[in-house]
Parts: sequence; structure tokens; C-alpha cells
Amino acid sequence: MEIFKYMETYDYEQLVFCQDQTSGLKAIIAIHDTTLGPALGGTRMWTYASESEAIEDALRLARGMTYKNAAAGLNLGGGKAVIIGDPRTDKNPELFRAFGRYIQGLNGRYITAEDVGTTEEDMDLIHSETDYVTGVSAEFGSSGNPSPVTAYGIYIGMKAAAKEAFGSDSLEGKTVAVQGVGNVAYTLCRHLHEEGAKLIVTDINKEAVQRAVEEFGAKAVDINEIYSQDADIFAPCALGAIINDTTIPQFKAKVIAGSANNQLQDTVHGDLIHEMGIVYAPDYVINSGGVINVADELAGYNRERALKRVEGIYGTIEQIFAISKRDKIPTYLAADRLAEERIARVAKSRGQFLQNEKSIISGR
Ligand SMILES: NC(=O)C1=CN([C@@H]2O[C@H](COP(=O)(O)OP(=O)(O)OC[C@H]3O[C@@H](n4cnc5c(N)ncnc54)[C@H](O)[C@@H]3O)[C@@H](O)[C@H]2O)C=CC1
Ligand SMILES: CC(C)CC(=O)C(=O)O
Repeated sequence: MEIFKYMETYDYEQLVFCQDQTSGLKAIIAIHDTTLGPALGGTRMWTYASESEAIEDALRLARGMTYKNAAAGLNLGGGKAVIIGDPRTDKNPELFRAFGRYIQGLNGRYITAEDVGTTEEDMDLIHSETDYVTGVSAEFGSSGNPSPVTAYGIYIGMKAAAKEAFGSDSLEGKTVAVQGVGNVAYTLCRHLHEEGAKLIVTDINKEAVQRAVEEFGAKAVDINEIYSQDADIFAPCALGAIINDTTIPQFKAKVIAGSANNQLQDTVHGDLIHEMGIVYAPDYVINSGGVINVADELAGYNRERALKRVEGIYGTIEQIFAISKRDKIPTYLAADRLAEERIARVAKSRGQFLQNEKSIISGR
């Protein structure tokens, strides 16, 4: 992989490699764009097949955070970190402390939080070395694990998408096929069950499936069968790139609305589902509840205020559908347009000259 070439293509600002032999830390922090403010995005711990795969993931996810934070109306830029390792076997306190010191070294250009493979306890360890971490335990006045709030945002956004597709935002009686019933999707299933939706679930983790079957009366299906279910809504809540050449011909659902990051394998797949008339709630907009929640910590966490802001996802999704119709473009492009226009507007106003404490004449 030609790193500088890749960074140039999407105009990345910074890529940081962090290594600590004692703890086994191998981490990469990617900062995409800080026009709107410090880069905020979670830290993923994953068993990457190669270093280039880890770099690519960090870069892709960081860019996604720029768009997510911009579309959510946050004064935050986009960044993300990955730790190379197995979250079940490779964690130790020193690893997260060492990582926290690298974050501290960036002096606020990057603020972290949870992502796949990292937990509130891991954030607490990072917090022992830096203040530039959110999603820390409530005992520090923080908001804790963002997953339940992400789930609430998905539920709200799914209602907006249902209104667009079916003319009503009620999910009562609707069938929702949920891919992956982990941290986010478990709470999402609870919201859906409480509203009277019927659930079809799948997961590689059999215990997670069993829990959804027992608690929400969900029907369990094989992992490869989830795409072709006779469902009104497909909710991808596990993996990226699941809207692709293989899955698209199988879709029967009229709506796609789920938590996974980077759901489109390629932009052409966003075009294809648009042509098929599927109402797609763009991933980084509908799954912004978690980042909205942790970002609230930066002003002194207030759960009521954070949840109210998360409810704004409904209006943002409606706005995206409106842009899509107005400009005759797929919804993923409409979301990009919304985010890019906001960044451009802020860049323009921040480009204005402001006098600092130095003399305008001598520069001293
Ligand atoms: N946790 C959060 O607040 C946020 C999460 N997201 C995204 O949402 C997705 C889910 O996140 P979490 O629930 O936190 O992760 P998680 O790791 O708790 O849940 C993911 C679930 O998917 C299952 N899974 C993995 N491969 C699968 C496959 N091939 N088929 C079916 N199931 C499979 C896993 O066994 C797991 O139960 C991820 O893509 C994440 O990046 C996005 C924004 C915020
Ligand atoms: C705090 C996290 C939920 C933010 C993040 O990394 C994401 O939304 O993907």
C-alpha cells in the first residue's frame, strides 16, 4: 500500500504508529480532517490479517467519522484508532495505558472512545493517562458504554426511514431482519420488540441469538439466510461491506437501516439499491447516536440533553431523503453532500483573519 498516495487521495491529515514492546501494543491512530474541531472516533481492537489491512481500516473509519460528526452537527473532526490484537486474549492494563500516553502526546488533536473490541473498562485504563478519552465509567462523570444510545439512534432513524417507505413511522407489525445481535443490536431489538415489531435475527455467536429468541421471541436464521428474508426492514448491525454484488440480488426488504459502519462495499452498490427503490438510511448518519452521546461529555455530560440530540437523527434522515429527491441522487450521496457542505461553510468562516495576542505590525 502506498500510504502517502492513499492519504493524498482523501486528504488525510495524519497517521500515527504506536508501538510498546513491553505491553505488546501495536496501534494506529488516523486523523482525517479537523476543520470542525478535534478528531473524535473510537478505538477498534481486531485481529487484522496484515498491517496494511489495519492501516486501511483505520484510515477508512477515520474518514467516516469526519462525515459522521459533520452530518450530526458536532463541532468535531474525524479520527479513529485501531489496536492490532485479539480482544479476548491480547489485552492487558499496560497496553491501554501505553496507548493512552500516545493519545496524550497528540495534545487533543484526537479524542477516543469505544468501538468493536474495546470496552468501558479499557477506556478507564486509557483515562489513567489522558483526558482525551470519552465513554469512560460514570464514576468519572462520563457517559459509559455508547452502544445503548447508538441503538436508540438506530431505532429513531429506522422510524424516519419507515415513514419514507411505508407512509407511517410506526414499526408495529413490521418485520425486521437483524444481522448480528451484539451490543448495539441487542438494545435495538428491545426497542423494536417493545413497539410490536417482529424480529428475525442471525449471529455467529449462538448465545447472542438464543438471548434474542428467548427475550424478544425472535426467529433465528442461518448467517447466510438473513439477506433473503421476507422482511420489511433489513438492519445490518455486524459487518461492513455487506451491501454488495452477492447480497443485493437477495434483498426483499424495502428499507435498509442498521448500525454497521461502511455498509456499502462500493459506491456503485449505493447506486444499485437506490435504483431498486430501496430506502437506505446512510450508515454514518443513522449510527451517530453513540458519538453524539460521548461528545456530550466534552461539555459536562447531561444524559437528557444527549438523548434529545440523538432524537435529532430523525430530522437529519428526513433532510437527507429531501436532498436525495431534490437533487435526484442516492441517499448515500445526499448524506455526503450535507456533511461536505457543512465542513465547507465552517472552513470559510474559520478562514477569516482573527487577531491573536501577537502584534499585527511586528508579529511578535
Ligand atoms: N457500539 C457503538 O456504539 C457503535 C457501533 N457501530 C457499529 O455497529 C456495529 C455493531 O457494533 P457493536 O454492537 O458494538 O459490536 P459487537 O461486536 O457487540 O456486535 C457485533 C455482532 O455481530 C456478530 N457478527 C460478526 N460477524 C457476523 C456475521 N458474519 N454474521 C452475523 N453476525 C456476525 C458478532 O458475533 C457480534 O455479536 C459495528 O459495525 C460497529 O462499528 C457504529 C457506531 C457506534
Ligand atoms: C464513540 C463511538 C461510538 C464513535 C465511533 O467510533 C463510531 O461512531 O463509529
